[in-house]
Amino acid sequence: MSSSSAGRDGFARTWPWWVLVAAAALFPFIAGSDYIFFKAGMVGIYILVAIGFNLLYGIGGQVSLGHGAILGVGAYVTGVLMAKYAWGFYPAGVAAIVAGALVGVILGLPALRLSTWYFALITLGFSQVVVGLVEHFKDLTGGHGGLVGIPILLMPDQLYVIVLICIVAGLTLYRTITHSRLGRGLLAGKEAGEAGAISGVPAKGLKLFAFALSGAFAGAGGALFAAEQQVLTPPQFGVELSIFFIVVVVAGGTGRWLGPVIGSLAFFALPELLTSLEEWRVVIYGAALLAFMAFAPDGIMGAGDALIERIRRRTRKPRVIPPREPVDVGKVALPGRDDKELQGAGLVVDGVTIRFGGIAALDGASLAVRPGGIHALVGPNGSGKTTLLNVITGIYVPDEGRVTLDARELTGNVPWRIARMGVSRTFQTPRLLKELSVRENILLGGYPVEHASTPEVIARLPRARRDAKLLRARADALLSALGLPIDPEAPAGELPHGRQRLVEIARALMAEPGVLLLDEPAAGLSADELESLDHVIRDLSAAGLTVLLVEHHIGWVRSICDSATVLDQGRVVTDGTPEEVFGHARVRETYLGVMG
Ligand SMILES: Nc1ncnc2c1ncn2[C@@H]1O[C@H](COP(=O)(O)OP(=O)(O)OP(=O)(O)O)[C@@H](O)[C@H]1O
Repeated sequence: MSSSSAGRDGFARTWPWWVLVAAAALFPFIAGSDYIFFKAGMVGIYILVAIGFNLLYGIGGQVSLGHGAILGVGAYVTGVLMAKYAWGFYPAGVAAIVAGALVGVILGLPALRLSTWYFALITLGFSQVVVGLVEHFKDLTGGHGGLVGIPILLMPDQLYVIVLICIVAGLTLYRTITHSRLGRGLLAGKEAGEAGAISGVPAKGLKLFAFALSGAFAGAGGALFAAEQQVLTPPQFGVELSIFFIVVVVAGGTGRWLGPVIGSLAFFALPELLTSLEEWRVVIYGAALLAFMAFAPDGIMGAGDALIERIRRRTRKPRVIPPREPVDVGKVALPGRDDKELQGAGLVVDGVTIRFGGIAALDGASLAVRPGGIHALVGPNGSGKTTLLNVITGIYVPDEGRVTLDARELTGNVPWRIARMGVSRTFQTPRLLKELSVRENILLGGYPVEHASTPEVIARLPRARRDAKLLRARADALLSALGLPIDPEAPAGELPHGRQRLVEIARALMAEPGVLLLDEPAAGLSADELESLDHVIRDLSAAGLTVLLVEHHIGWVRSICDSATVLDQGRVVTDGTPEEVFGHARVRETYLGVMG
């Protein structure tokens, strides 16, 4: 969703595109001929499938070369049911949608294990399999000769209206998803490395959901295709069609709400206008794909929006956000916490060893952080500090040793489960979804505490809307509590580095964690940002949050921590109170000069 943030995709900014799309949608009614309705219906069907594909590719980052084949599955399911079993169009359409979703999930299973491009190859193979199956079961499908006898139940203008309704429903669904935890979670998996997992996002389940949904879109497109064409042959659903969906999504603007509509209109209009180019279609697609990826990665909409933005910037005054009075962040972040919870066992790392290629990055490392304590983890570069955070959060599985939080074993769980067990963290380099707004980035951290189920979110039922409202208020309150002038609507990537760090902390606090792991939070902060950070950590600790702090800024960390551990080459050199640790002869001699 390079830009599905409310700001960029909102009506206020995209209205010129909507005018264009509305004019295109109305054109067949003005022209009034069956031929135009038929052609426009076909464009609409491709738009519908491309909207689903945009969800999978633009938001989820999955490259599928099998969507043309899923459309084929939907078309054949509808065609066979109508021609051979005398089903009506609507029940056959529902069957096609279900079949598309199922095939989508089956197609998606290898994506859970394979890298993007290996997976793309598998989907290519899938296209061939579908064609092979259609030819094999020729009694049912008509094989190479084609499936005929699909009854004409709807006239081109009626079908066109149905297609338009489906597109509006598809765009609404796309919008709902991208502005919910589902869209944020999908995008995090695509763009922010482990940030989604450590925010409690179950990436695999979400990927399958995206495959199912985009498969359902393709199935629906297939049903409409069968009703429009009435004759189905395998070559209609070859790889060329799948490539078409990639091209139109990239050309329109990957991850943009209207991207597939604009891209499909452009690519359908072009060969229609220049009929002599018809046989060059594949070449045109390939060249266009390369050209867009190289020179206009945000597609036609991205280029148009950039132009509009340049004009706007000349006239617009920047939004000024006044600095806020800092408030007690602990009260905002952990409103329900009381002293009883401070009686837990805190965070315990016990004898953790992990080797990479035979070299131990951690060698029997242990530490304990009391509940509500601020513990510093220091040591020279490469001593294993970040590796230890990765072990605690489940990104790495240790060869030996275990980690517990309040006596509950964390080791052996996957990162998103560990996040849900109360572990939150930030990264050495902030991992934010740069084109999403600051608010949406913070909301990502609220993923585990939303109560509404996926169907409730999709249907925007009251519980989902209530959740969204509460979390939005919490995100704004957390941002405000940081005391810095940060605009919640601003794209996170436009913030200075130091502020991105604080936004990441706000994200980490959304789910009311039990322990917060901070990886070099003071690096690159200005004096006022460091002051904010200092007050944030002290407030959180006072409210009962356990904090583990990896830091090179020894002067500051010494003043804020109440216990510390020094690591060197994966081993603990010493631990204890700050006075003991930073007064330790070896630490003073060997490290303070380096680190201080
Ligand atoms: N995935 C990995 N594969 C191979 N080696 C790794 C991996 N992760 C960490 N290491 C190695 O483990 C050692 C410890 O690295 P780590 O990043 O934990 O150090 P650090 O103390 O956090 O350093 P810095 O202060 O520079 O961030 C390094 O030698 C690093 O190269």
